[in-house]
Amino acid sequence: MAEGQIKNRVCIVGSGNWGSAIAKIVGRNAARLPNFEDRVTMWVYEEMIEGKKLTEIINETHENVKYLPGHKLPANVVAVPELVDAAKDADLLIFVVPHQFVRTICSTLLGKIKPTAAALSLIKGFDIAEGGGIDLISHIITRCLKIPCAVLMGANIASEVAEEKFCETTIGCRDVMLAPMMRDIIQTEYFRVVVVDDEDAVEICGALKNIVAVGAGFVDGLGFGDNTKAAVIRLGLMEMIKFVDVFYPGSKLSTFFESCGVADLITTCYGGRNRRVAEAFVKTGRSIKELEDEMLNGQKLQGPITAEEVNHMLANKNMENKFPLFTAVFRICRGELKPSDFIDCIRSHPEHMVRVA
Ligand SMILES: NC(=O)C1=CN([C@@H]2O[C@H](COP(=O)(O)OP(=O)(O)OC[C@H]3O[C@@H](n4cnc5c(N)ncnc54)[C@H](O)[C@@H]3O)[C@@H](O)[C@H]2O)C=CC1
Ligand SMILES: O=C(CO)COP(=O)(O)O
Repeated sequence: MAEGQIKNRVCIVGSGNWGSAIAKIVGRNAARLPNFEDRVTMWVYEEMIEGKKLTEIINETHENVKYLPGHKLPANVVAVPELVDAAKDADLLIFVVPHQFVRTICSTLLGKIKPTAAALSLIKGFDIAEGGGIDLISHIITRCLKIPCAVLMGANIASEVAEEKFCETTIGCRDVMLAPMMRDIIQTEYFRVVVVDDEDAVEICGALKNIVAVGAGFVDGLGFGDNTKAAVIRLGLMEMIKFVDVFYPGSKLSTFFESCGVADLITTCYGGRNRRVAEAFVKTGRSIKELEDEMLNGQKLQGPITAEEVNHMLANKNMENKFPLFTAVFRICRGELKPSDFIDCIRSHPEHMVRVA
């Protein structure tokens, strides 16, 4: 990061629904804070909208008409179609793309960014690692680009954040020098930040809650009520805690009570895209991919692929039966189980036990 009087330059890598909502906040904060350069670059995966480039539309109208229509971005946020042009001078790279695109983006940026840069990942998801495991997205960024990467996860449905409705978020950042700068570029009156040092658990919460949200959509589609959904949320939370306990020992239980944990589970299981598409999947019997394309106008679902990534690891370690909810979501998305089997899964969940000594 730039030190002393030098102003930090920020690049937002991504411009989808959440990328655009966070650009509104980051743009305003960069313009107001003395230690940041006003101009914020935003990498836009170029596409044509009614015969015109999306980058040109954003730079002329200051609105991402496809992914966040109806909200003005600050004029100091500049849309850039070339990834390397957008990122090469940045001191802070804010990664906010659907997680399936991260590896390609990192290989494009390899050797083309400032070696002193730092990253903040807002990406919820995992990737498949060699040897049958999974990789955290922040670890991929750090390994590939050789820069530190903090994470931001929370109960943050993008449209509500863009409307400036109050919410909280969690930054996981172990580096005490970087933490205040990460908080300052993100925090506003309506978007309150808590920074914790439990980086991995924060990120894992953000990824796993999308699997639980798919399960919440299944029970909505099956016509069950709020009590059933609360059971899905609770059992999902227990599997999330167990997952961190088993695969990332040393993480803190308190992290699950931050915005990235219980709060994000609740908001996503009621208001998120994963829930909505999973409900339609049950009601229509059509494929998730078809519904994603039809219902989300280019936005991308993270839950079904995250369920696949997690299952890849669980199956390899012969641990599918220890995480029955995650496993059932994966199998239902693949058509190996019926949506109604999800109820049997939660009915016979191993959490239902006698707890008295
Ligand atoms: N939307 C939301 O409410 C929230 C999303 N997130 C997370 O933020 C991350 C990004 O999500 P969104 O900004 O909502 O994205 P999105 O779901 O709106 O995805 C669309 C974006 O992907 C881009 N894209 C399409 N094909 C591409 C390709 N081949 N290579 C690179 N980019 C491509 C599109 O240009 C567009 O910018 C995800 O991990 C998501 O889970 C986190 C909190 C809230
Ligand atoms: O992560 C989110 C809210 O915090 C958004 O969830 P969806 O991707 O399900 O909309």
